[in-house]
Order: sequence, then structure tokens, then C-alpha cells
Amino acid sequence: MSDTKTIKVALAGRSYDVRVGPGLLGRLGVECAGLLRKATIPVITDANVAALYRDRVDTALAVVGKQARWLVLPAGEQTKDWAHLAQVIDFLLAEGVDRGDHIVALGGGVIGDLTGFAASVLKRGCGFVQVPTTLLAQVDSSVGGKTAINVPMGKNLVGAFHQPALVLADTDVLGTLPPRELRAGYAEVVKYGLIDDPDFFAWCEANGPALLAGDEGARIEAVSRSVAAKARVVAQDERETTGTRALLNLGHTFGHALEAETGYSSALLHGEGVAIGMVLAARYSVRRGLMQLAEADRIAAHFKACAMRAEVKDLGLSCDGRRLADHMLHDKKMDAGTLPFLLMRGIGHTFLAKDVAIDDVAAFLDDELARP
Ligand SMILES: NC(=O)c1ccc[n+]([C@@H]2O[C@H](COP(=O)([O-])OP(=O)(O)OC[C@H]3O[C@@H](n4cnc5c(N)ncnc54)[C@H](O)[C@@H]3O)[C@@H](O)[C@H]2O)c1
Ligand SMILES: O=C(O)C(=O)C[C@@H](O)[C@H](O)[C@H](O)COP(=O)(O)O
Ligand SMILES: [Zn+2]
Repeated sequence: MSDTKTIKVALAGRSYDVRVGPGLLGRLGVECAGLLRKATIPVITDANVAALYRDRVDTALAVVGKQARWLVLPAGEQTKDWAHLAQVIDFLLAEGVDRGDHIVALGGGVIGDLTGFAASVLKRGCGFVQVPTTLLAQVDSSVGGKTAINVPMGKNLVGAFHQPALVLADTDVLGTLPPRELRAGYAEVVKYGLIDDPDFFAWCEANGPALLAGDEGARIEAVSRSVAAKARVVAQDERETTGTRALLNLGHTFGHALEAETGYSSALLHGEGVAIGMVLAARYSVRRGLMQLAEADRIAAHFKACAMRAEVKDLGLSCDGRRLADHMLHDKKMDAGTLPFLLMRGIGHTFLAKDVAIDDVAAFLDDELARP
């Protein structure tokens, strides 16, 4: 279809396409036909997505003579846990999935991360297709093969790198996404500008409000530019070993600590934590003399212009900076007692710093929590 953009994630032996555009869900069967060997196809989703899109998927698979076999899980971050992982695996085993089969993850990042992890361990690895239905999942989580669940000790601490065989991002489905979820996903869009593309950040300043208000062209451009940015990084450093992929973690060390402190609950969505986390990373960079205050202010101002929370004090936490810093000690970037941090020399100039003292971060957070 001419209005579908295709971005390749180039990985030796495991390259795949990310297809972005309107109407892709209705063509699911046709788009996946080469991957679907059996008459029945396991589809993992959550209750909200099933209510909206189950019929469309059933019809799209029927076109190529396939029948969906549904596992519908509760919606929300708390589904990314051991119990639901076991439920997905038991379901796939009961469905008789073989290593050469492909299962479908239909939903946001929660369903994608959980299903991808199940696929990585089922019979030591089966195939899967990501059909992301949130802005966050379309611009970030469906691409690059990070899969995981949360455990009581922290976020995404049990997981695997397992690449999908195909990603189908139907931008039409963003039309039913609640505004709060759209804004949370938008944080990960802005992230790509802040990492290494100041022009894209400026594009976000100019187009972000329209994107959030429903502008279809802005949505397609944001998704395709974000996917292209992520694909470039993942192709260079698939398993986060050289430091390049770690750039995608901008704002996440702070953000994951805030998610932990709020109990992975609806009090703070992942993308909301990332937005506040990126403002904190920018302000901490200012404190260290790396970045101009005006640039950090520009980032916070953009989120506020998009009706997003940008200040940690807005969360009404009762903890201190030390407690948040303690959460950070479970970060997967920890390396022999030190925690590498994503800092900024300016908008579009993010780098991995290896000389950050966690005590200094705790003191900085105390100041941020006490901000007037
Ligand atoms: N693997 C990665 O690289 C990566 C990257 C970023 C985030 N993540 C993870 O992704 C998760 C967050 O993903 P998310 O923000 O998509 O959350 P989510 O999966 O919980 O989805 C958000 C909400 O939107 C609903 N929803 C989904 N699609 C909808 C649609 N089209 N219309 C209406 N409602 C819809 C869902 O039911 C849910 O209630 C976190 O666990 C985060 O850690 C992973
Ligand atoms: O793909 C990546 O690499 C990322 O870091 C993308 C992040 O947006 C995402 O939230 C990821 O799951 C965080 O990774 P983690 O290794 O800190 O769990
Ligand atoms: Zn993220």
C-alpha cells in the first residue's frame, strides 16, 4: 500500500521490517501470511484492546483462512509479572505452538514485553509478530527486541533480547487511545530528539500539540521518524554492550525509580515517568555544569505545553531523594558498583557518564522534591 512506510531493522540474520501507516490491522492476515503456517494463530492481548479490535483481527485473519486463538489478559503494568508470564506460556503450550510458529502480540508495551518474553523462552524460542496499539509501543517498545517482566525488586529485571519477525504499526488505532496514554507515549517520541536530533526536538515543539490533538500526518511522521531512530541505534548495538543503545535509556534511571516508588500503578505511567526523568536528567546535567539552564527549561516547558507533568514534585511523593536513589541501584546499567547515567551537553547531545556518585544524585533529588 502506498501510504505504508517500511523501516528495516538491520540485524545479521534477524533483520525485520517495521510497517507504519493507516489500515494495517485490517490487513494483518495478508501482511503476516508468509509467517503463519497453521490454521490457528495465538493472539495475546489485553481486555481494552480486545474490546475494540478483536473483531477486526478475526476478520483480517479469516481473509487468509486463519483463525485467531485469543488469550485476553487484564490491562495495565501489573500484568507484566510472573503469574501472567506463566499464563501466557501455559496457553501457548496448550495451543501446541512449535518453535517455527509465530504468535501475535496485539497491544501496548505491556502485552509486547510480556508476549515477547514468553516467545523467547517457549521451547527455547518461537517467533512473534508485534502489533503495537499504543503510541508508546509503536515508537519504542515493539522495536528492538527488549522483552521483560517486572519483579518485586524492580522494573524489567527478568527478560531477554528476542527480536520480532515483523512489526505492524497501524496508526489508525491511535484514535481510540485515551489522551493520557497518548501523552505518555509522546514522551518516548521527544526522547529521540533529546538524544541526538535537535531538529526533531524542534519538530516536536512545532507539531507535538497537533499530534496529541489528533493530526494524522503528524502521528505518522512521529512514528516513522521515531522507529527509524530506534532502528539505527539497535542495528549498531543490539544488546546494549557498547553504550550506544544505552542512550535509549535517557530519563529511565530516574523514571524507573519513580515507577517503583509509585508501585507500577496507574499513579504514574511508564512514559510519564520518562518525561519527568528526562527533565531531571537535564537539570542534573545543568547542576554539573554540562548544559545551559535555558535548555533544561525548554524541555520542561515543552512537556507543560503538551499538558504533561514535568516536575517530580507534582507526584506528591512522601519519600526523600535517598529512597529514590536506592531504587536506582537495581538498574540494569549497574556495573561493578557504579551506575552509568545518561546526561546531556545540550538538547540532542546525550552521552553516557560513568562518574556519577549516587549520593550526589540523592542530594539533587532532595532539592527537586523541595522545589517551590
Ligand atoms: N521493550 C521496550 O523496548 C520498551 C520500550 C518502552 C516501554 N516499554 C514498556 O512498555 C510498557 C508501557 O507500554 P504502554 O504505554 O503501551 O502501556 P500499556 O500496554 O499498559 O497500554 C496502555 C493502555 O492503553 C490501552 N490500549 C492499548 N491500545 C489501545 C488502543 N488502541 N485504544 C485504546 N486503548 C488502548 C491498554 O489496554 C492500556 O490500558 C511498560 O511496561 C514499559 O516498561 C518497553
Ligand atoms: O530499547 C531500549 O533499549 C530502551 O531502553 C527503550 C526504553 O524506552 C524502554 O523503556 C526499555 O524497556 C528500558 O530498558 P531497560 O533495559 O532499562 O529495562
Ligand atoms: Zn521507555
